[in-house]
Amino acid sequence: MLNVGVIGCGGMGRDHISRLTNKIQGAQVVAVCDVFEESAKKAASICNAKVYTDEKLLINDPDVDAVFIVSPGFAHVEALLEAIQAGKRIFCEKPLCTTAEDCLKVVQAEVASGKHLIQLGFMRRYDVGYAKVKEALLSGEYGEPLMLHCTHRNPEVGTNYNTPMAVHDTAIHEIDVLHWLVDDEYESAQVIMPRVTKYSHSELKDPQIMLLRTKKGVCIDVEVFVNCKFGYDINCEVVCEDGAIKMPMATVYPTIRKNASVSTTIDTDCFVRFKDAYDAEVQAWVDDAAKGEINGPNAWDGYLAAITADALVKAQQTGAIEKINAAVEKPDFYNK
Ligand SMILES: NC(=O)C1=CN([C@@H]2O[C@H](COP(=O)(O)OP(=O)(O)OC[C@H]3O[C@@H](n4cnc5c(N)ncnc54)[C@H](O)[C@@H]3O)[C@@H](O)[C@H]2O)C=CC1
Ligand SMILES: O=C1[C@@H](O)[C@H](O)[C@@H](O)[C@H](O)[C@H]1O
Repeated sequence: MLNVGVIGCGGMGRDHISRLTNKIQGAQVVAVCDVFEESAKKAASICNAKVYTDEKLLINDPDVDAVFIVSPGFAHVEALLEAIQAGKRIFCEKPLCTTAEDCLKVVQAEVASGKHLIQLGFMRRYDVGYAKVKEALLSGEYGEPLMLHCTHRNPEVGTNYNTPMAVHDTAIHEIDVLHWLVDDEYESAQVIMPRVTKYSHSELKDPQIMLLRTKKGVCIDVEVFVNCKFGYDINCEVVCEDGAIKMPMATVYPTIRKNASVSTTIDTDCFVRFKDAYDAEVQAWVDDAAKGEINGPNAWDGYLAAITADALVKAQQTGAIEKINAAVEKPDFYNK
């Protein structure tokens, strides 16, 4: 049994605690931590675990075999470095860190430890819809991918959500999954700012159109619209030389005809849209731990996503096409 300590007991933290407690085989939550004791106590009631308000104490608790980091992105770097030093296995929610510089520190610390410790919560790689698109691309039947048209729409976000978060909190999912899908690397990034919705505020430009070009010349557009109001709407279409592949939804809803209209359901949040993907990524992490392996998205994937995110955040300010370059070569450690 893998004894897990969870850091961060907000919406996603509680979702993962319920999953680890009620669905996942081979793991149990033995400790939870939140800077707000009340939040930690509320989460502990789901799983009957020890309560901490200091993440360092949880990480170094000898009863904790593995650390699950679900604090906000800006807080990940400290927890990651502490957990690597303690030699604990780690599942870290996206983003690895909010800057490429911090991601590199984490990569270098993991390499120096000599052990693969980190799996990153890029759960879209485990989603049935993206998997079907990848399968179609790998079949070779449709030729090479040329263009991708994607949307990442959320019904609404909190008032503390700002313009850069559209990249490192939201589009970070597309940044990871799309280059994985077409098996390519990013070369440049640009952001176009349309008219701002009346539902936004002074610190958030919403919506945004993010443009990415890969090294092989694939052009990708991602509409990020986090106050779209109508639902949680994730779409992806890959246009290839001999056909176009549109991602199916994980849940198929019926089409209803009533009162002279036709309608179908759209999910309203990621917890429903990606629930099977979250279950699959966490079960894989637990199964790999039993074999002493890490096979999911790793810290290097987190670093690659972060250099792309940094270029997009710069492009939000400059409006120019920004180059994407890694500061270091991929360490051999991540080829194993
Ligand atoms: N994969 C996915 O689709 C999703 C991933 N996430 C990720 O999960 C993480 C958490 O997101 P939410 O739960 O939505 O945020 P949240 O703000 O609801 O919760 C974060 C919690 O962490 C606590 N916290 C902050 N710093 C801490 C520290 N140093 N030690 C212990 N607790 C600390 C806060 O008090 C809060 O209770 C983020 O990295 C976010 O990007 C969130 C939603 C979906
Ligand atoms: O990761 C997530 C949130 O943190 C983020 O805020 C949302 O925009 C994403 O849709 C969701 O998947």
